[in-house]
Amino acid sequence: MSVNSSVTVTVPATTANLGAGFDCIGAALTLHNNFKLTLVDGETQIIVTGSEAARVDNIYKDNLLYCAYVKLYEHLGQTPSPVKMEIGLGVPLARGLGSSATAIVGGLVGANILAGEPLTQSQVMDLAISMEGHPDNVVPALIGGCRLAATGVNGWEICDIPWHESIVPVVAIPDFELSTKEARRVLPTEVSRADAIFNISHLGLLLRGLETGKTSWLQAALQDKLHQPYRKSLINGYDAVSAAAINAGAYGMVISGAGPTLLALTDTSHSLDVVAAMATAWKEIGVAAQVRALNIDNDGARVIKD
Ligand SMILES: Nc1ncnc2c1ncn2[C@@H]1O[C@H](COP(=O)(O)OP(=O)(O)O)[C@@H](O)[C@H]1O
Ligand SMILES: N[C@@H](CCOP(=O)(O)O)C(=O)O
Repeated sequence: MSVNSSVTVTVPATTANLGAGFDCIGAALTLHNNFKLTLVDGETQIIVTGSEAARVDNIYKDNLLYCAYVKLYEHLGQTPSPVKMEIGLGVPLARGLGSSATAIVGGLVGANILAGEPLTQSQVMDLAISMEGHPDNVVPALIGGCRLAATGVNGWEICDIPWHESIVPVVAIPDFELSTKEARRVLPTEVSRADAIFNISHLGLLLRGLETGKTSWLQAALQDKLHQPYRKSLINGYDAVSAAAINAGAYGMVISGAGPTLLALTDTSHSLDVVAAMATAWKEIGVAAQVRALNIDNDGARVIKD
């Protein structure tokens, strides 16, 4: 495409793991980043807007959106053109809501469109998974909904996980950051057979709980032994916020992605109480947090017409 060609892609935040589904399940949420890519004649430049704009790399070679843009052209064996990248931030950074996945997916999808759509969505997905290193954020960010990813016979198998309409995801986003890299460093490299069995059974329960909305299944399902026991000490107030959410009527609470955002699942009749209780619990120990009831984004990354 020629100079001045442009594309705007909006990409949803994601909540990965959902407790027992470490590194394999995630859901897209109604919170978005917008990325406008315009081919230019001169220098590549990055312009970021939004309340956390100062925290995004504006040296373009370090910026994840630009790295994803370059990755797609390298995959095609082509040299990327200089590009103006305008980033409108709606997803808080390094909070466990998949901000890095939005940049990877935004850069790949935008570049694929500017290159004339040589890659299928499934090829873009493979590139995104290889850049992120795990599939649970980039897959729902790209195609929307709640998705489980597993290695198949020929590449990834992606499974859509039905999400009962009565289940509301509530995210409590604290004002401190936790990088995914740091939160992965605290995890053990080996786990016991008992912990593996615990997670297999609870993930099964979670999938059926999400599909049916059955209270007792969801209450039991939101437990995990593979990552949360090691990460909760990195999140000041984890136990207090969890107790408050459950007392207010949530089925349970988990760490969103690698944290520090905490995710409660509740039903429509309790969602306002759960939002208020999680906000109060964090406030009482001096942590400022934004708490919001969201919906599942079923569309994933999409191109916005100018
Ligand atoms: N919109 C964006 N544009 C460019 N880079 C981004 C953007 N959002 C996030 N990133 C990069 O991803 C990092 C956060 O990634 P990570 O630690 O995995 O947390 P998260 O849970 O938000 O994905 C940021 O520090 C930044 O380097
Ligand atoms: N499965 C990953 C998910 C990381 O999600 P993020 O939103 O924190 O980047 C993990 O738990 O490490």
